[in-house]
Amino acid sequence: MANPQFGDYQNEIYLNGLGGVTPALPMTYAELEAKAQGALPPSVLSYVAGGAGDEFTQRANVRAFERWGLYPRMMVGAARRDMTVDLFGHTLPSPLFMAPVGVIGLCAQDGHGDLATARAAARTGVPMVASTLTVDPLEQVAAAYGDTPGFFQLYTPTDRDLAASLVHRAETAGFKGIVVTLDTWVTGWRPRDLAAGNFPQLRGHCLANYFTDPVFRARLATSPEEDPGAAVLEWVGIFGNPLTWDDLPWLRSLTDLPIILKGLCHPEDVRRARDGGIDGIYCSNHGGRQANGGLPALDALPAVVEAADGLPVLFDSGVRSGADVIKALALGATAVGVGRPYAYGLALGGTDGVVHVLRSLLAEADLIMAVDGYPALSDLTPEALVRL
Ligand SMILES: Cc1cc2nc3c(=O)[nH]c(=O)nc-3n(C[C@H](O)[C@H](O)[C@H](O)COP(=O)(O)O)c2cc1C
Ligand SMILES: O=C(O)C(=O)c1ccccc1
Repeated sequence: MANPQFGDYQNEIYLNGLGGVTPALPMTYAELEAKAQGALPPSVLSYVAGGAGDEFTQRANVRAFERWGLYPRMMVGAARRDMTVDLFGHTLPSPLFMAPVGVIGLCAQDGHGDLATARAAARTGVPMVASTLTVDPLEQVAAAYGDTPGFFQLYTPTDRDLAASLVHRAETAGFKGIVVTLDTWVTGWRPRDLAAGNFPQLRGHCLANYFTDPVFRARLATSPEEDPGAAVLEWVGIFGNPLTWDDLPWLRSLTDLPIILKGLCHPEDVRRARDGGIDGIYCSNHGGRQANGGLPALDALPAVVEAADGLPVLFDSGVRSGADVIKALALGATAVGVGRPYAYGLALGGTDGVVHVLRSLLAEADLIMAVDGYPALSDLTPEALVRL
């Protein structure tokens, strides 16, 4: 069909139903999450599903969306909707993206979930932000993106040469931007993982980008293949760099690709990033995994957008439905990310599972734009929302 709309996924599902075929994967987030609990090994599940402290912030991220309602508008001519968005010079079919999920590699049944997710990005046009912590090296992830632009998330190591090497490799592999995550130079207090005494990276998982890196390898007396334990210990020593604003000029000097700072929730931090020549702001509290501080990321979004003063603002934390995507857009996000939802889709159905989750989110968002009368993303403004 020419000019397909994301809502067409609904027709497809009902038509299949006429032929006696119902969706292989859950249609609600609650069921997706519950079924994934049965599919994932307990050690991976606790890492993915868990958060910081008693997970108040994680729940608050989700609940924050329930405090906003969208005004329905009638007779505006919403028969066709346009969800295309320009991001760092790329025209994307929708403002949805996949947030970096470090252990996504382990969520697939074949243990290569980064590649399976990259294939879902290729099939849907929904960009994937690849974590530094992948099972397969970033070059292989980038090669699976097809025509969909991909972004590389950098955990800045304390070794500056290693940071430069990772960024250089990402540029060469064809990534279109570098997302620098600022809120995870130290791991938050995570009771579920603590109870199981389990942290996947310490068991050598998802460290391929380090183990294949010439700068990292040069730091080791023996190769990671010969002595993986020593390589993991070396990783522990260099993983987290407690960056300060004084490091911003150095970060900026690493690449001409767009740099996006992830984990900004305070408007003053946004202004500093902007003044330092950063290209994009990523408002997130890491899905409530890092600090149990209470502030839902959505509640930080409006002031972040104001301080960003026209810079693109990416948002994630707590997005579970197409309605949530619409609300974050109305509060000023340029693009909206999901984390756990696609990890659960992957766990249940591989690439097809991720595609199903993304298409469902987009179909619901598109149909809300149709039913509530907001045919263009530019129609989604704070005035479209009521605080409940
Ligand atoms: C299992 C897991 C691993 C994550 N790993 C990373 C990571 O490597 N880098 C990063 O910047 N964020 C990471 N995040 C945070 C996500 O990018 C995102 O901020 C968060 O998942 C959004 O919240 P949501 O899960 O409620 O959608 C991870 C999240 C999860 C659930
Ligand atoms: O688990 C995470 O959310 C995450 O991003 C991470 C990555 C490496 C070390 C600690 C946490």
